[in-house]
This record gives sequence, C-alpha cells and structure tokens, in this order.
Amino acid sequence: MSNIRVIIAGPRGKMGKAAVQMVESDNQLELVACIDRKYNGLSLKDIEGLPSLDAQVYTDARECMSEQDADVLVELTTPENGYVHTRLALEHNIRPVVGTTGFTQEQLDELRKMCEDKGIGAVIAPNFAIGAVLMMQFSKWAAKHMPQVEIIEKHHDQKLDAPSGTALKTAQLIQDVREKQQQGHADEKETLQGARGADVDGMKIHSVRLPGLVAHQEVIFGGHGQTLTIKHDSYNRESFMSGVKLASEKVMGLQTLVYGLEHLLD
Ligand SMILES: NC(=O)C1=CN([C@@H]2O[C@H](COP(=O)(O)OP(=O)(O)OC[C@H]3O[C@@H](n4cnc5c(N)ncnc54)[C@H](OP(=O)(O)O)[C@@H]3O)[C@@H](O)[C@H]2O)C=CC1
Ligand SMILES: O=C(O)C1=N[C@H](C(=O)O)C[C@H](O)C1
Repeated sequence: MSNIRVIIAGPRGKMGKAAVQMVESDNQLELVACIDRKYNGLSLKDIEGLPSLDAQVYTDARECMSEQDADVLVELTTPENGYVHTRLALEHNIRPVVGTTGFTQEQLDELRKMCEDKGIGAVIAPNFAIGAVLMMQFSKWAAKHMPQVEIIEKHHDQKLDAPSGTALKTAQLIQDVREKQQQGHADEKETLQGARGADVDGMKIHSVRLPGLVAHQEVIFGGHGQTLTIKHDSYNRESFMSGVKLASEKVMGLQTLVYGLEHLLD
C-alpha cells in the first residue's frame, strides 16, 4: 500500500513537534510539508529544534495545499487558524485530522456539511489519548445511573480555550443520557461570580490553568452517601500520538466528518 502523504500545521508547537516525530518514525505516514506562521520556503531540517527532514515549510496554507499532493492535513495550531486550515484542506480534497480545540458548534456543522457535499472524510478529535476517550465513555455510562455530576479539567497555563474540548465533549456525551436538572441547592447564590463554574444543563465545568500541568480531567458523580470519580491524566504529548496515527489512517476511508476518536475504535 502506498504511503499516506501528510501535511502538519503547527510543527514548532508542543503537539506539532510530537506529531512530526511520530510521522517521521511511522512506516505508513510520510511528511510532505508543514504550515508554520514564522518560516517560509525552508526545509524542516533548517529550523532549529526540528528533525532533519526535507519536508518543505510554508507560511501560506493555500499555497502549501495547492502545491503539495497531500492526503491528510494534521491540524495542531489555534482555534482561529485551525478552522481556516480545515476549510482550506477540504477545498483542496485533503482530509483534515484536527486536534485543535475551541471550534464552535456552527463551525463544526459547517465543516460536516462541506465533508458531506464533497464526500470526503475528516476527523476532529477533542482528545486523541485513548485513556481520555475511555474516561469520556465511562462517564457517559456512569451518568445514566448517577446524573449529578461536575467536571474539573486542569491544563497547562498556555492553553487558549476554556473549557477544554475534552470537557465540552464529555458534557455532550453526558447530555445524551441525562435530563437537564438543577444541581446544588435550589436557592444557591454565587457571592463571587464564577464560583460554581460554567453550566451545561445544570452540570458544572471547572477549568484550572497552572504551570506544571499537561492535560487532566476528573468527572465526579454524586449519589446518596457516595461519590464516584473517573479521572484521566496525560503526562506528555506522546500520549496523544497513537490517536493521531489512527485518525490519519482511518480518515482515508471516511466520507463524512467524525467528531471524537471513539467512532474509530473497534
Ligand atoms: N486533540 C488532542 O488530543 C489535543 C489537542 N490539543 C490542541 O492542539 C492545539 C495545539 O496545542 P499545543 O501544541 O499545545 O499548542 P502550542 O501553542 O504549543 O502550538 C501551536 C502552534 O501553532 C502555531 N501556529 C499558530 N498559528 C499558526 C498558523 N496560522 N499557521 C501555522 N502555525 C500556526 C504556533 O506558532 P508560534 O510558535 O509561532 O506561536 C505554535 O507553534 C490546541 O488547540 C490544543 O488545544 C492539544 C493537545 C491534545
Ligand atoms: O490544549 C491542550 O493541551 C489540550 N487540549 C485538548 C482539549 O482542549 O481537551 C486535549 C487535551 O486535553 C490537551
């Protein structure tokens, strides 16, 4: 089988660097180019701190996608740029594999429509770590039986979006099995705004940002005389790479947009 030709957007970022290394060491995937906002017209090997690879680097995403005969775009930048790159990829019949979080529901709906109109696949995964995918699925199951639930997500202090994509996806999965309901005392009042966190149908989401953290989430369920905590920790960016690899392979056989890695697991 021929290689899957990959463009990576954001190769100098924390996730981008890990993705470049993963693709470099993989037999099925081939890095053909990168999209970087600082460097243009160089080879990856000319950029300090990146592997010695010949892939060409572009600042202009449109130029990159027009010139390169690529199969997949691995998008790991920022919410704003990520959306633009994902649209551009679909316009060029390049399948997006998106780790970037912070897209709005309207943007997701628009991208899904583009995929369906064109009959090509895309994967948008709020979390590529298998443990996080299981944490979300277990939480959905638990919420059927213990519907009083709060989510605490903790991330490094360079993160742009809050709450995290993982926390939002967890809340959406729980919404599928839980009726909207008031949690806490009916007369509860915040004496300091924000004390009770963000609200999704009565379920609260709390976002912690501190140096030293990578990506962590606890989903806490309360019942009579008991609590259940489902917790996941990513300690490094390699934890996400088997998911990026799986998505880059599976997206080749999709004709629509898949939101969440769970849809690609057996
Ligand atoms: N789905 C998942 O499993 C995971 C998703 N994420 C998400 O991935 C994204 C990236 O995270 P992370 O690597 O930690 O962030 P970083 O800030 O470390 O990296 C982002 C990179 O994108 C670059 N960039 C910004 N704009 C552009 C552009 N227009 N063109 C090309 N490159 C651009 C930045 O460039 P510069 O260095 O010049 O600023 C930076 O190098 C975030 O949205 C994060 O939430 C993170 C971890 C896991
Ligand atoms: O920005 C991050 O770091 C992460 N972002 C994703 C999210 O918003 O859920 C995935 C993971 O939590 C790391």
